[in-house]
Amino acid sequence: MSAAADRLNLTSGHLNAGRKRSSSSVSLKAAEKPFKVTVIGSGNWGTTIAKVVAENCKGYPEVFAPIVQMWVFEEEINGEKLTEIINTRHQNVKYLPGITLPDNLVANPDLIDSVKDVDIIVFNIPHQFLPRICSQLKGHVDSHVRAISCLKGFEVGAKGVQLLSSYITEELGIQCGALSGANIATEVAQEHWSETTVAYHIPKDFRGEGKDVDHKVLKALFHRPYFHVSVIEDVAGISICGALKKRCCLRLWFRPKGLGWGNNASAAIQRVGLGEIIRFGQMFFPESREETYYQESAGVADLITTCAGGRNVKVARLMATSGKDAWECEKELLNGQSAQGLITCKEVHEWLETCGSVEDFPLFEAVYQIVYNNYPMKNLPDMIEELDLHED
Ligand SMILES: NC(=O)c1ccc[n+]([C@@H]2O[C@H](COP(=O)([O-])OP(=O)(O)OC[C@H]3O[C@@H](n4cnc5c(N)ncnc54)[C@H](O)[C@@H]3O)[C@@H](O)[C@H]2O)c1
Ligand SMILES: O=P(O)(O)OC[C@H](O)CO
Repeated sequence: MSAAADRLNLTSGHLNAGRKRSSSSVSLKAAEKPFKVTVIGSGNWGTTIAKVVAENCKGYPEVFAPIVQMWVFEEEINGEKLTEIINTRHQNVKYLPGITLPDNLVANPDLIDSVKDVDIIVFNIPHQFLPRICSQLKGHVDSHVRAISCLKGFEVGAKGVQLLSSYITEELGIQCGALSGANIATEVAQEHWSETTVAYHIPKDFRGEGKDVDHKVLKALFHRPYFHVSVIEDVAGISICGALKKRCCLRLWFRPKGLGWGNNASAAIQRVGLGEIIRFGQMFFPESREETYYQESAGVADLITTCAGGRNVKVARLMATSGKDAWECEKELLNGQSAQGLITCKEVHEWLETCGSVEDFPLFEAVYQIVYNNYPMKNLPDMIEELDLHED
């Protein structure tokens, strides 16, 4: 292949150097052996990202193998296996109904088989299932494999609070970045324009352009005309935003409306929440960059969209109006999907307690007390105020 012919132009998007956007096309070297991609997870976001990835793998056969495997936690829907439905009717009728999936996306119920000979794994499951998935994958994933985590959450355990990408790296010995943004799955699935942020560090054992995953390959894998991707280095920054925005402040954010309060109250809670997210990053992940919170889709933009229309907000609204507990509301509204804010809220509280830092995060703490100890929602302003006074 000639030097000119073995490079592809990605004209629809722009790689970022820091935040400097380039309007010129990006030249991508054809892969020596097209990268084989597997998506682990087939929920609302898992299926959406699998659609995006499968479209691009079909579109760039010089870079990616055309067939994309999607590992599916098998279940029966009206007597039919979900994998069979996806592979024959090309729809995930339970988690992403009404969206036609590309025919090169193959649902596979066998986790180990789905990662056979794979080069890139895209993790996309509710974070509470990650430890079990990783323990099953151990010994079945070669160290040359690269990964991207689309999960939003933390792993909190004996080692403290850990980014999920770091957890994957530690458990499986593979380099892992993250994808996070203002991305309500159904909007992306319907191809309504959205932005996202991918963060990835090129590892020391990088094998070279055309042989290994770099920022251009990731841009080609995730960028669509309706899904614009910015690729940066700050894995910690985008992961912290994704984990904390909905978990700890978003759920409350809608509550003011449930209580009959207005936009001013909602804005106040978002403002305090963003401050606490940044403080959390500075305290526990000093490598994260403050500008990521303001400038990237994964930062304040995700906070805004999640507060406006995410699943955690829907659960919060029902809690506020019905008086039912969070888990009842999740079950009633989400048909098997997960409002992970409930879990992260507790995990973060326990971590802050261990560190003696609860009082530095009055809003996070107020959310925890409301969800887990039935503190009245209407006391929120005072709870924040009281804790602020404590600080003084
Ligand atoms: N849905 C969104 O709009 C959205 C957008 C951006 C990021 N995210 C993040 O993406 C990640 C995945 O979310 P999602 O929306 O795809 O999932 P989801 O909330 O739709 O969860 C359902 C998924 O969990 C699976 N599941 C159930 N029990 C399981 C088990 N025991 N083991 C393994 N899997 C099991 C189901 O099969 C299904 O695939 C989460 O971290 C979420 O925060 C979601
Ligand atoms: O529906 P939620 O609350 O899980 O949020 C969805 C996404 O994270 C929005 O970016």
